[in-house]
Amino acid sequence: MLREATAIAAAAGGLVHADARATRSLVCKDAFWRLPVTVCRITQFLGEQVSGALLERAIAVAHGTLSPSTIDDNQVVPDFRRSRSDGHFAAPEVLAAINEVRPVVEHTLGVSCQDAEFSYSLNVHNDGDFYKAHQDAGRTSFASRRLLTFVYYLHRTPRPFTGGALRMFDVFLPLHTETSYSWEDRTWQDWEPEHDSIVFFRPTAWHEVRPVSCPSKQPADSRFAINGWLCTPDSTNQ
Ligand SMILES: O=C(O)CCC(=O)C(=O)O
Ligand SMILES: [Fe+2]
Repeated sequence: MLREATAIAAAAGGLVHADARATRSLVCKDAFWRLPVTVCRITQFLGEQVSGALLERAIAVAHGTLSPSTIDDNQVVPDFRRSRSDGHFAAPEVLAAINEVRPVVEHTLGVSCQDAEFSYSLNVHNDGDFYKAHQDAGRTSFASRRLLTFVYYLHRTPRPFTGGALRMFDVFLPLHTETSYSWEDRTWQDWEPEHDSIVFFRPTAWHEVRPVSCPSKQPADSRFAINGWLCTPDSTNQ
């Protein structure tokens, strides 16, 4: 369960159940707590010239060999994630700009990334590609080192694809612990993958990439994202 969710459950649940002991709870059994997840989004992040040059580099890479994107322990699971990636793409200008805004982003999201290290790749979505709902933090030892997620978007203008929104799911919790619920009951907010914009969020947040429709199917017309994390240093390397 999400860390935020647990905290909210403790606060909300505590209130409701304390009340319920004294009198009968007035809060309906089917009441749900829905809390939008904080996303820090910056548009026109690097400016026309720098983002344009970066896009040209990304397009050149997309014309070459990219690997199928993986999940967790480097598995390719095309029903869950369909896109292609380059783990060696260098984007020092993005990292330097992120470092400039880091203090305010960390403050806004309530995380501390002192001594954290960057880990990132270039991810390319073309026609029919998607990434189903997931958290970035979690199951593998590497994923559990992630403190902050960032995604920087690039595409040609006018945008040569439709879809591909970043869908951020609200924290979603029944106020009564015994209430059952299903994934379909969740609500969300969609964020456009606008050229030269960047988003930051906590790796515990549930999110997905909506399916992309790119009629030309040309590599240059893809949805490009430089996607990565600030991670706690790997203690096994020291
Ligand atoms: O491209 C995006 O908008 C998000 C990608 C993502 O969630 C990931 O690579 O973990
Ligand atoms: Fe993700």
